[in-house]
Amino acid sequence: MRTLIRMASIFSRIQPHRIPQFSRRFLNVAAASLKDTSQLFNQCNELMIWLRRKTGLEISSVLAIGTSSYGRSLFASKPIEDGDCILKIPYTVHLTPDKILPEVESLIVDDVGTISRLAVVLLAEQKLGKNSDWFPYLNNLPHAVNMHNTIFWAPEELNMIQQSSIYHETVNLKSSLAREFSALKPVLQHFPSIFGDIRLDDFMHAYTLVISRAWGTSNCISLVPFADFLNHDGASEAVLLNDDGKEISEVIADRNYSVGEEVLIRYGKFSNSTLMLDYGFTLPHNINDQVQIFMDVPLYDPLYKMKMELLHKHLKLPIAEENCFSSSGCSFIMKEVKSSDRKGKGIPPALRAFARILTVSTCEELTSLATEASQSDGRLARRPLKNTSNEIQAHCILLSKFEDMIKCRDAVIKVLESSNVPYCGTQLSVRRQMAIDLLKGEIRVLQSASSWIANYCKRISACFQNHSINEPSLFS
Ligand SMILES: C[S@@+](CC[C@H](N)C(=O)[O-])C[C@H]1O[C@@H](n2cnc3c(N)ncnc32)[C@H](O)[C@@H]1O
Repeated sequence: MRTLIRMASIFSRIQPHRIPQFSRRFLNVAAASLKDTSQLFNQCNELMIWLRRKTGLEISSVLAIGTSSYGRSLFASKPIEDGDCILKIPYTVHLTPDKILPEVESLIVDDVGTISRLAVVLLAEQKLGKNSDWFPYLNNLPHAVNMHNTIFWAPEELNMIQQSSIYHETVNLKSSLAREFSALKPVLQHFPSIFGDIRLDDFMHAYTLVISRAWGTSNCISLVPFADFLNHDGASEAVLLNDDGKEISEVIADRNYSVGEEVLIRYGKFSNSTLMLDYGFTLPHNINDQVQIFMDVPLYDPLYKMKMELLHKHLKLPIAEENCFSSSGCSFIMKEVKSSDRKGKGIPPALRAFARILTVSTCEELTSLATEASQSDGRLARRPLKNTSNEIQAHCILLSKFEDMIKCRDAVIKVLESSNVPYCGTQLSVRRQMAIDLLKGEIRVLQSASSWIANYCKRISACFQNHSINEPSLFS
């Protein structure tokens, strides 16, 4: 049986769409110098010979390695048709955390995660250089200077994304990697002949190679040589599949490709912030974009204590909504709202509930909402407030919050777009464009939610004026 396996990050299917300008990503050897070109050709050739020797199979008869603006890439070397199996990689060439040497493994503490364990395997193989059995593969992996994951961004580069939750996620990831490295360092130092002198930077590079190119199932993670030269198209239907019976990973084409065209698959339904953090790139118009909204009850609210207690007890934020409640407030993940969606899908119901609680001004109202919650499914303020002007006011709080967030992001984009950054393609210009893509995506999500809320307020106030406030279909 075939199972879908996903890139190490989070996980996901959407309508196929063809990316225009694919000529930009056609096999691009002309742009590289002759020396680079022949070096690349030799490295790729060695990799293909190595794969054939190690597996005894032809991995793919229709794909060739080349480069595009996305780095190493796979291109159609023969015409491919929708439904063709384009590559088959046996499990025997997967690089997995269980390849860690037993003497090293026995010293690693339990709370070091699988990504870091696979990074340790990578570090040991890298130290072996040409003596590593994986050298032809390792030799093709990108250097840290060519990677743009936000953990590599300098503080002034990170300032470009300070508005977004990814800023804190980056800071948190950096500190958790520093912690994992301090737990690992004594172990690595115990085996100088295996690891040499590994520094935090080396570990961060190895970790990033794993997170940006390993595939994971619920209990395993693996680097899949050759397949990991496939770049990402968020709208592709092609994904990596595992056939546990035959012990191979394979990819089935989701459309026709002509010779020379770059073949893309989908890593997952990832927002730009996930792509930046884990993969080091963004998509200019990412249909999976999202924005984090932070809400709190103001300390001067006379009902602060009661509201916080009720929110803690009743808000019941489902894990799937990726919301989180802390002592100071609550954050919500919001996605783009389709203009045709009458229910405002994309705006978390718990966020609207939070805004309703903010507008309540008496203990009696709060108690009545708590009673209503406990008599239904236990969730607080999920239905529109009976008092229409309070319901409108609750949504105006959200509107003004979204407008502020849009303004702040707009201002940063203006500065970024007007600043002089030397040469397109430099590290700074790539990262600046990533920051712009991220902020524009967040603005798109915020604008979609704002127009839905403005429309909702119009509908309920028109309905109120017509004295038909209890019309159930008006409320989502
Ligand atoms: C699994 S690897 C794919 C092979 C990679 N291009 C290489 O040079 O080895 C994932 C990396 O490829 C690049 N990448 C993949 N899809 C991309 C896209 N749509 N736009 C820009 N970069 C992309 C990013 O650097 C990402 O971290």
